[in-house]
Amino acid sequence: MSPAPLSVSELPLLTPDAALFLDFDGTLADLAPRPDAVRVPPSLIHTLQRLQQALHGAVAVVSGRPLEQLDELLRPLRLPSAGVHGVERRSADGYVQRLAAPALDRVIEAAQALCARLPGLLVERKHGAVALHYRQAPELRPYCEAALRAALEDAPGLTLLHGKMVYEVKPAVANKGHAIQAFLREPPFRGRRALFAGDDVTDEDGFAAVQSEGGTAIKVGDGPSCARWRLGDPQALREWLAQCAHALDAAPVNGNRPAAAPGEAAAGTSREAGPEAARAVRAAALPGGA
Ligand SMILES: O=P(O)(O)OC[C@H]1O[C@H](O[C@H]2O[C@H](CO)[C@@H](O)[C@H](O)[C@H]2O)[C@H](O)[C@@H](O)[C@@H]1O
Repeated sequence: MSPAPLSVSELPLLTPDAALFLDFDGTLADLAPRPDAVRVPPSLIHTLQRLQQALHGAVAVVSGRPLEQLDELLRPLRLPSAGVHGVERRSADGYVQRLAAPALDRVIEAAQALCARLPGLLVERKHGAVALHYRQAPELRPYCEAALRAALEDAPGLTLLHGKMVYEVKPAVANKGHAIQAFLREPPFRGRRALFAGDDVTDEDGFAAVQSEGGTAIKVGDGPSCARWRLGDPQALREWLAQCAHALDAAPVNGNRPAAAPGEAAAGTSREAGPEAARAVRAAALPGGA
């Protein structure tokens, strides 16, 4: 299923019992010509801080980037995060788990050799993975794919991902779905209703994981997806997150109270809380989205 994008005001708001999982590039942040050219609007940091508080810490980033890059980009925030598509994961208590890095020498050699021969490519080395970017030279895509596929012959346990203008080699066992499921087994995420927003094919495992547990998946931007909800672009997602933060701030604090059933009166909303809080309670219809 590949639904049409909703406007920001059509998407129900987060409920106080949500566990929020967010992809980074192309979802929270606009795509940029190079990985190091990405800019994070200061208002986004503020929104994420408010959401973290309102959701009792249940906000995590789930990204292909390494943890240290995410921390730098979101400074001073240091959120629970999964990096390198789940190869590394920092829980809410700060504990970091990393899968043992597989042998990537052949892959690195192949990527660097291609890069030296064909200007415009960029190799990104991470713990347990290698990315070969071709955004500056889209016509080189087939060369990137062929070189990495050849390097992956007889390399069981490694897999090739095709992301946005990038091929990435990573351990097959790591994916964003597993990372989200691991968070959901731990406090403060455990027992909450999962929502994951992402933009890329690498986010599809995460979408499937949250939807299989009755949660909500939001695809940001174009392209086929198993996510049942869609927003047009990262700006729309940032606006929606800001509206959620505002409504959750305004809603009466009542711990992890269950959301009202669809159609139920807006219990827990007050006159002071206003229509946004009422929309937050209506969001009980959101998880699963059927
Ligand atoms: O899972 P994500 O948070 O979406 O990370 C996926 C990859 O994102 C980065 O590359 C992408 O964003 C760059 C900056 O906008 C862009 O130049 C590039 O073309 C995109 O593929 C990052 O560099 C990778 O390490 C991530 O795996």
